[in-house]
Amino acid sequence: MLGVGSMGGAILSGLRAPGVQIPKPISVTTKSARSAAEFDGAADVVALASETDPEANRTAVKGAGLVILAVKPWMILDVAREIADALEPGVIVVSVAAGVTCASIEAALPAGVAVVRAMPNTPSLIGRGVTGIAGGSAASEADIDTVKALFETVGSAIVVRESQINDVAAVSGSGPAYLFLYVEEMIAAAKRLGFDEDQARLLAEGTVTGAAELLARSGEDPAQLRRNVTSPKGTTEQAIFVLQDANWGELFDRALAANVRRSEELAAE
Ligand SMILES: NC(=O)C1=CN([C@@H]2O[C@H](COP(=O)(O)OP(=O)(O)OC[C@H]3O[C@@H](n4cnc5c(N)ncnc54)[C@H](OP(=O)(O)O)[C@@H]3O)[C@@H](O)[C@H]2O)C=CC1
Ligand SMILES: O=C(O)[C@@H]1CCC=N1
Repeated sequence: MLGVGSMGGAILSGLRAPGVQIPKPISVTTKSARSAAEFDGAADVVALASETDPEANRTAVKGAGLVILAVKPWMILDVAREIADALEPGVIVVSVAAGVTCASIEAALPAGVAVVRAMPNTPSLIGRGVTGIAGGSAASEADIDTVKALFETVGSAIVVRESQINDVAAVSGSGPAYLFLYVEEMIAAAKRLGFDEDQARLLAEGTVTGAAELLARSGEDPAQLRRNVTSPKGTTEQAIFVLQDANWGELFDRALAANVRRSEELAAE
């Protein structure tokens, strides 16, 4: 895996979990020696830093049947060009970068290399990721199945058309940030009601994690779970009226559209 920051690191942690069957050690690269040093002493990871070892990325892909590119979108093509002639025959190159298309990655690699885009999210860290997967022109069904199976080791995965990957990014790739923002705002509002920081965090975080777990475990429709809390003529109903007044549907449409627009800009940068 080339790049093990927030996203690559989350995937890597999921892949290192006990019981996950993939070939070890996993070769990873970072930019800085400091980031690579975080893996010092790990038996299942070999980490190289590109700033101290200019061959790091090329060394990491030697012998690899699958390479995950998890650097920032604006670096993906440079890294792809850098590793192009060090890739093994039959390798699958997976990019998790927002925006950057399979076609542009294919153009940076030798002809015929299978490129697959994956749009994961950070709960992959705890085996609860959600990933959308789309193959490029040289990726076979078997290649896509291989990538899907890999991401299923760290959560759930669906195969989509590449034209839908930016939408996946807008919904689930970035989705954890929307929920964390909600928790931040709920904590701030609880503090304005007079709770101290610890109390506000316990109330807001406990509610969100408990409600998320209830949603996951009950298998109930979220609207039904909401109705279960919302007694007719009760207190929740009053808060829901205020929230619905803010037109969340339109707000989400605008937020997701802005997200997709940024993916399209990244593709062009
Ligand atoms: N964060 C998220 O929730 C999601 C991110 N993505 C995508 O994942 C990709 C990575 O994003 P994110 O993890 O947030 O970014 P980070 O900045 O957290 O991580 C980037 C990683 O790339 C490393 N790096 C930088 N330059 C090089 C290089 N030349 N060679 C090898 N490694 C290098 C960095 O090393 P160092 O630590 O030394 O700087 C770091 O490990 C992006 O393309 C993004 O679009 C997709 C879905 C969700
Ligand atoms: O913010 C970003 O660009 C990345 C892509 C999806 C989530 N994080």
